[in-house]
Amino acid sequence: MSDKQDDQQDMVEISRRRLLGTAGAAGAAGLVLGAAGGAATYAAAGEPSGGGDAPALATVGAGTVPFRGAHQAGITTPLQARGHVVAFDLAPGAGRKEAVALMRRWSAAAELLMAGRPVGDGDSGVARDAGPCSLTVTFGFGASFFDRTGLVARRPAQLEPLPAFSADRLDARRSNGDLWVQIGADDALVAFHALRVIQKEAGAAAKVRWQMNGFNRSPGATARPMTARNLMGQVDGTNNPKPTDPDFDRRIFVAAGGDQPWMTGGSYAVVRRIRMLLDDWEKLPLEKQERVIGRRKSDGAPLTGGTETTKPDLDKLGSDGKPVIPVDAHARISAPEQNGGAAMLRRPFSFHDGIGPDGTPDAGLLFICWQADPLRGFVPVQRKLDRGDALSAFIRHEASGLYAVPGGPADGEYVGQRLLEG
Ligand SMILES: C=CC1=C(C)c2cc3[nH]c(cc4nc(cc5[nH]c(cc1n2)c(C)c5CCC(=O)O)C(CCC(=O)O)=C4C)c(C)c3C=C
Ligand SMILES: [Fe+2]
Repeated sequence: MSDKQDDQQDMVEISRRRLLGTAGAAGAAGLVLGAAGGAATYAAAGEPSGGGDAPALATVGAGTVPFRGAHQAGITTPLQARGHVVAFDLAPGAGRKEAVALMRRWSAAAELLMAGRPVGDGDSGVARDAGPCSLTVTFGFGASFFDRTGLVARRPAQLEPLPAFSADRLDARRSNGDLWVQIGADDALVAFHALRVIQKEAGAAAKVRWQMNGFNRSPGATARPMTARNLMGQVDGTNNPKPTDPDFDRRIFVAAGGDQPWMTGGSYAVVRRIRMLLDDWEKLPLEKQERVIGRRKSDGAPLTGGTETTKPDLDKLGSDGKPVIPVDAHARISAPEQNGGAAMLRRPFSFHDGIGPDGTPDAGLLFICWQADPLRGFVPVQRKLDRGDALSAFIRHEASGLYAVPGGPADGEYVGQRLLEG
């Protein structure tokens, strides 16, 4: 290793230990604040590591998320600038033995990658010179995995297929899959490198079924920590459950004592590729756009007034006698109080896959949400949205997946070991 590489490795290690200390004190979940949390991590990781001010790019590079813990990384981790999601199907003839070896290989690779280290002698070097950049690699199992591995008795009831919704326009080839991997990082090369490693490590055991790419705002892009915006220009993520909420863990993570003990500390990910009909949306005057959501576009404040964090007054009537937040406003219909308390942690990436022959962008939201039980999270809310959401005219659900994401690995464990060997 050159002196420069040594110095960089030292910087990464020091920042990593400092960040782990912070995470340990606050609890891993304490790091999540949507985009605002991204900036918090940025600042925490950016403390001078060798004295003096570290350059901005090095601070992004130094952000590290622990691989091991009660929960997998990439759930309560602040939104990252770049994301890849990829589903695999086990190869014909591959079963539980091959799945065990695969999860061992993937876990070992993910731990190295997330620490900013190369994987094996043949590492391509794509991420060389960069730090870990808050890389996370998160693994999940689809319902079909349990058939393929003879583990049907351990398939959680929560993996029952999602109901069909009237507005679904789903492409089966880009939906579901035996295994699902979510990769996020604050650098595109680091994220791509991780995706290549995961694909290569799959070897002959599993083949890519579908793969999607996404992005969010880069850490440090705003003058102060702010909630992210989506490709419609809305502030998106405001009313996410907060790790400081007393019922956060209960809503997002599977509690101990359930009928599938291997899922303790795990969560269920619902993934939807939602195309935005941006040409139609952008023609809509601002005032109408705001009524579709029920919040101001400029700062995300509810139409009933205040700031972004003010609670919407769903009962308030305007001078015309009608609710100020319309009855079909997206934020009204999706609110927990309108859905028997159903809540989820939304942690999306935007996507843009080019411009079609008709000139319309193939762009939208890789909507990823996390919950302890989809029947008390995504399903009731989407049922309600499906019936009367003003946003429906401007979006199209094109692909769907539901995955059981086990808890984080303890020391010496690989992800999913309690399922595969328990
Ligand atoms: C079934 C769940 C949901 C889907 C699908 C969904 C799609 C979707 N949402 C936006 C934009 C916004 N959503 C907002 C709030 C919001 N959305 C959901 C659920 C789904 N959204 C929930 C549970 C909430 C929170 C409701 C509340 O508690 O008030 C907002 C408002 C700001 C915020 O709180 O985040 C926006 C904006 C898009 C563009 C979209 C599909 C492309
Ligand atoms: Fe929403």
